[in-house]
Amino acid sequence: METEVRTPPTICGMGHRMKRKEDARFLFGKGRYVDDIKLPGMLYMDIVRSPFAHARIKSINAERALAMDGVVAVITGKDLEKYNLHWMPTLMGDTQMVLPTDRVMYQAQEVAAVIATDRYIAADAVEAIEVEYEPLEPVVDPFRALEPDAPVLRTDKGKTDNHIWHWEVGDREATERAFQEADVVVKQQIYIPRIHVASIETCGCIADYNPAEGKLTVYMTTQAPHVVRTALALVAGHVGLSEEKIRVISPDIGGGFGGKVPTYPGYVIAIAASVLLGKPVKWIEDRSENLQADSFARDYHITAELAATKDGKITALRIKTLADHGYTDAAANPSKFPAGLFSICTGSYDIKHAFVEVDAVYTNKPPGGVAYRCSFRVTEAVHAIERMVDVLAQKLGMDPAELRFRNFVQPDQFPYKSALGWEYDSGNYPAALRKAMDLIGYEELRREQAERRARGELIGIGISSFTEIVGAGPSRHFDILGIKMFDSCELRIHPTGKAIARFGTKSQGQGHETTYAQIIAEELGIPAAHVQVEEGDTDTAPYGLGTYASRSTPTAGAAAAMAARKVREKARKIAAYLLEVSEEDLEWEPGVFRVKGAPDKSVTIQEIAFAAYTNHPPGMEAGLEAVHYYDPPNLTFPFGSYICVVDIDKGTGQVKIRRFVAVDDCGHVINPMIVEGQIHGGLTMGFAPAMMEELVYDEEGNILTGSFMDYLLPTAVETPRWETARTVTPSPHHPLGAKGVGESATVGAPAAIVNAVVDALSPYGVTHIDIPITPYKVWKILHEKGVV
Ligand code: PCD
Ligand SMILES: [Cu+]
Repeated sequence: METEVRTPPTICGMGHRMKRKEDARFLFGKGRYVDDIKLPGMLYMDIVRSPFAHARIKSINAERALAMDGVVAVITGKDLEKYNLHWMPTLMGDTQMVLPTDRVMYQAQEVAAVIATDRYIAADAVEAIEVEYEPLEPVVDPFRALEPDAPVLRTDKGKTDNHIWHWEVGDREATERAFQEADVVVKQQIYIPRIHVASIETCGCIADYNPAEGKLTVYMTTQAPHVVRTALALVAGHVGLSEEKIRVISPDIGGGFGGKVPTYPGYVIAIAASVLLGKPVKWIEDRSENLQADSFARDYHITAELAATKDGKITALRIKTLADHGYTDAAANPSKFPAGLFSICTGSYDIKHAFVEVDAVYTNKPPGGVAYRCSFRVTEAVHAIERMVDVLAQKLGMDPAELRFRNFVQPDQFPYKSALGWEYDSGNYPAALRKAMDLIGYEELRREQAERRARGELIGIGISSFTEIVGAGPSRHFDILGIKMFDSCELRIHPTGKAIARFGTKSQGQGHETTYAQIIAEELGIPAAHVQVEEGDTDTAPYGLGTYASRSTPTAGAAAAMAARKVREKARKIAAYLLEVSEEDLEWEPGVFRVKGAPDKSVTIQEIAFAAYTNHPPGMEAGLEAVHYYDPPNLTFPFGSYICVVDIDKGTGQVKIRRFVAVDDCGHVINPMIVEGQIHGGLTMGFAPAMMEELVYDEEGNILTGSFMDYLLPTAVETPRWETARTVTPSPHHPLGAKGVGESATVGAPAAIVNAVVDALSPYGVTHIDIPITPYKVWKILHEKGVV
């Protein structure tokens, strides 16, 4: 099944490969990012950061800095303390320092801020500030953090240990029993390392407080502008910042990937500085600050077990995880889900019994737990289950594809209720895997592998058949700081039949200006080229929760369709009036109402729009517009099957990805070209942590990968050529049958790569390798296992 294309290219509704409207601006260098904005009298901020992972601050001496020409102010925790702004709440109900008054908790933590007339002066003044520290014993290893004699980090909260929370889901006893009765049990430790999103644009803001109006405008790199406005009003209401006086503008954003969901201390300091000084203050992170201090992702230490019958029917899953959260729980999750949606870990398989528990601990590392292209711990879940299925296949001596087919949730089981409580909306897992196998020539590859193995060559084939869970709400389960997770569209049709649509989401490169216009074109027949899309200004956009967790299509995209349908209903009334027939006598085709049986009697949507302002039916309100707040009845569950083929160089341990086939299913597709782009980008962001990315700390808590010299990112040179394909299984509850897709590939790819590498090395007794799979790691294994 393919997405049906119902509109001609002149209208460009769903299914058209429309070029992105926003790209003209980007390609001409006319994008408007926060750092492009310069306001009159603007001051610049730079930040003093801690060299220690754990230390007491004995003194801060800013005298030399303050004496420098152009330095306007130095702000410390003690200054903020006067206004009770030295701490701020995190999304998970923990507390985070804006600036410390007493102790620093990780290397590169903010210690003080300089405000100056020039960015360079600010940087020089940072060097001139003398901070005296008394180093304290750091807690770096999360397992060490739980030992009884480990230093307690959050004494400020009255804590007596470093344990943050315990979370569990599933039936512990039934799972236990299934394990006791199992023919086969496999167990594996899996570490999913700390990584960082590394968007092209770092974080930053301009805080512009206007003392005359008492109004604060913040230009900010945020994925969720409305939430920031409300949160600011809640934490700074006591200093006069009430919500109608706050305007958050998220201009063009150079990549978000989850890293621009949290509120970083730098934003709050810049806002405080602007309010205190009555001038605009700009703060833009540099690359090292972004890498060293911004929210991390992953860092899950997983112990996973599968129970199965000897013919390969999986009967139970058990997972125990230790989550390293850094010094505060600043994860970006919906409030009720401390471990995000990790409980999607039964994956694409019909597993009757499952039990999962996660414990979170404090360490002397930066906080975070953001959803690096993953809707809240789904990558961790997928990696665990997709690795475990291969571990089991290896133990049973069974082909991993065969084992998957035997355990897939079957197409007729949807809506499928998982053992851990989710209701999967739709899926056809066997079809996606079969398609991927056909595309790559699976059976032939296995034959080739056997021959080459006989010659001692290392070739591996890895599969990942993942299920994603994206599109939060529904609001009965999902909220952020108590704000329900719906999303919105406000649609206004102008007299000449053109439109403006505003949304509560915020594109960071995804192409919303194009795809939302296509949705409205699909529903109203107004050409997508005539629909202007706006997001990211809280003074004009309807309230929404923002863009992350691949939620824009499932929520705001649905809202666009619903708002357009409301407009169409009013348009129908106007059409009936204009054609002097009753509404029931009208037929709709995109852009035109026709009289049934008299097809030459018709009015176009443009004529109707004009009439709405010039000749509307007596008794009807003028105008043609609608607002819709869409609260999805369920999440959407996109899925896919990826197959990766690798060749390993025995001499160097270098893994070469020979082929990678990705079959994705996100239901109906709005713009196939954008979806392909999303998959290509997503695969590359799955390849990156699988092969290169990792934030590494030494035992003192010093970051060893604090620059791109050590924190490796793939360039076009290392990135394999992706082969993509699609199946289409519509979501039954989404008005367009669409599911989110932005994160699928990042979630699904790493396991396919690791499974391929392990497959290549399995004849030598290798059952698992933790990511990133560096040449050195492989080289060491080759030597340890006596392969070379
Ligand atoms: N079916 C379908 C689906 C979808 N689509 C398309 O595609 C895109 C995407 O979507 P989605 O899935 O809904 O999502 P969104 O919400 O919009 O977005 C978000 C995502 O997105 C992705 N992608 C991207 N891209 C770019 N360029 N940039 C960026 O930044 C980014 N990021 C990433 C991430 S990470 Mo998170 O935040 O971690 O949570 S989440 C995420 C858009 O445009 C849309 O419209 C279509 O067409 N169809
Ligand atoms: Cu950032």
